[in-house]
Amino acid sequence: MAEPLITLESLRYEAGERTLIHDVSLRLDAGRRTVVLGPNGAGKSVLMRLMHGLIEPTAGRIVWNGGGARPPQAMVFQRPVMLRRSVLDNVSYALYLAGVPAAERRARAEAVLERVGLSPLAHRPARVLSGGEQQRVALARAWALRPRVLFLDEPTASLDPGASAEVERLIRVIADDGCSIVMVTHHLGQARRLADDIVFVDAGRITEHTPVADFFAAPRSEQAGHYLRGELSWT
Ligand SMILES: Nc1ncnc2c1ncn2[C@@H]1O[C@H](COP(=O)(O)OP(=O)(O)OP(=O)(O)O)[C@@H](O)[C@H]1O
Repeated sequence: MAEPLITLESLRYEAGERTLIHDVSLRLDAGRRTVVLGPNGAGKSVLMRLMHGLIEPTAGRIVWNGGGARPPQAMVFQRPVMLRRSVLDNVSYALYLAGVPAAERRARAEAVLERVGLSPLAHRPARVLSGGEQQRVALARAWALRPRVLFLDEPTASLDPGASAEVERLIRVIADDGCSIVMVTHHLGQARRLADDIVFVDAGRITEHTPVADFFAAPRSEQAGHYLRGELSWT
């Protein structure tokens, strides 16, 4: 039996006069890689920020693990924010913020950089790295927190194909370590390669939640069909 990771119950989010998320219900199971697709402005980022707890829903609720505590989690954005410090210090600082004792931080930061192949860059200033390298540092920094779920908001949107492939490889390593993944992307090839399930968002509503092969063979919702055919759903 699949274990529930997160359950959204009639989740609504309003900003001023606008309802950005309309009473959305969804259950994601633990250990899955879920890719969130949908047109620009559909509400994908808002949905991710609600799930990660960065913003509070106007109505409805989020249930973790079928009714337990919010598990350790992290989020990585399109453009990583690097501190003006070395790569190693960037990771160590995240551990400091997470309350990891000083004696453990360095070894844990070094170990995670080793696992993602970034040890040679450990003492370089993070801000001078390429965009792709910085994104890998951002993923390592998130993974160092030992999250049970990692939220990724268009993590390869500003990267070239080679750097994107590296980031995808890393996401797979993190997922294989037992971390659930929830990722927004506009790259359909990437969605096909990485996802177990697709959640499709349109105009603040989830129109379907479908296993990846079924989604690409024949999406269930009209909106997703339009999107896959490259039509704009709002024209
Ligand atoms: N705090 C806010 N206040 C008002 N409107 C907001 C706020 N945050 C987002 N929006 C609006 O909500 C809608 C959904 O935004 P969101 O960033 O979630 O879209 P998205 O699906 O991630 O789009 P994209 O693919 O372009 O990144 C947009 O119209 C956006 O302008």
